[in-house]
Amino acid sequence: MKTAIVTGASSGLGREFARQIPKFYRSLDEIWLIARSSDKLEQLKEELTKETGIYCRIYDSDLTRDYVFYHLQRDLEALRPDIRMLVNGAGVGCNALVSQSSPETLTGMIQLNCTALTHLTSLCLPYMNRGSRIVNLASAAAFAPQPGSAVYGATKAYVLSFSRALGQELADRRIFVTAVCPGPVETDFFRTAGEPAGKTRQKLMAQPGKVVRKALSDVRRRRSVSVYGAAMKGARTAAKIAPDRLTDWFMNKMNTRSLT
Ligand SMILES: NC(=O)C1=CN([C@@H]2O[C@H](COP(=O)(O)OP(=O)(O)OC[C@H]3O[C@@H](n4cnc5c(N)ncnc54)[C@H](OP(=O)(O)O)[C@@H]3O)[C@@H](O)[C@H]2O)C=CC1
Ligand SMILES: CC(=O)[C@H](N)C(=O)O
Repeated sequence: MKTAIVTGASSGLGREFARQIPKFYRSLDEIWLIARSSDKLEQLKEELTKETGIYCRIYDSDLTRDYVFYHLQRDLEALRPDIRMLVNGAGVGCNALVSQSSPETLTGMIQLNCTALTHLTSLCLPYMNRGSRIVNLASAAAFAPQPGSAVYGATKAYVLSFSRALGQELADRRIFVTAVCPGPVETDFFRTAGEPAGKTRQKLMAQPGKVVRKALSDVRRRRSVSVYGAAMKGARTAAKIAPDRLTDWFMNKMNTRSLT
């Protein structure tokens, strides 16, 4: 049973992946959709069933709780799917200074963006085969420290580093890993993160459909990192060559203006 698994499928980039994956894999049998909002997942299931005929299995669960992993493990053991693609799309941010954030908010971000992503990847690996893909939503925020959303930036640096290393570990099995690193994308992200995107981000804002199309094209090419747009490609290069002190100063100027 050829299967794709998508977390964060109720909204934004995750939902867009669920919509575009059937064009990438034309012979999929099932898509497993994971997020908390059951109503939005049901809507997506209806849409995908109508348009593609693919069976959608819904897990309306909080990935920061353990039970979803027991539930998934049970289904993986019982159904033994051939997981062709895992998209770790669920993630949250928090635009606030560390000193003004609660410990629960900060550790909750790590729990979802890093721990859950790692847990699900590890659970799925035994069911992945030659040619399977792992797609992890990192961010351009992974390229440099992010004063003003320090923990978010650090979680994304984790995702980028983890993805690149895992890609090397899995090369012999011909399983390919891509870290997707967009700049700002027009989704619910900024509303959930507690602050609207500022002027610079508004100017750079990309559409989720285009970001996912580019990501899937990079996945097809087995690229380890997918960066959407010239501005973010430039940002990546700049972060690699600029001295740390300059990068940190610049990121602080850009990110914390409205927070302090
Ligand atoms: N938008 C942007 O500018 C950028 C986003 N990204 C990354 O892309 C990923 C997707 O973000 P995006 O689509 O923009 O944001 P959205 O807010 O639109 O989507 C976030 C998704 O994560 C799910 N989610 C949140 N918390 C949990 C939880 N505890 N358990 C299960 N699912 C959860 C949400 O579903 P529900 O609420 O139903 O649980 C939703 O489906 C994130 O990892 C983000 O960091 C990277 C770069 C840029
Ligand atoms: C929300 C993001 O991850 C984005 N790269 C940004 O920093 O705006």
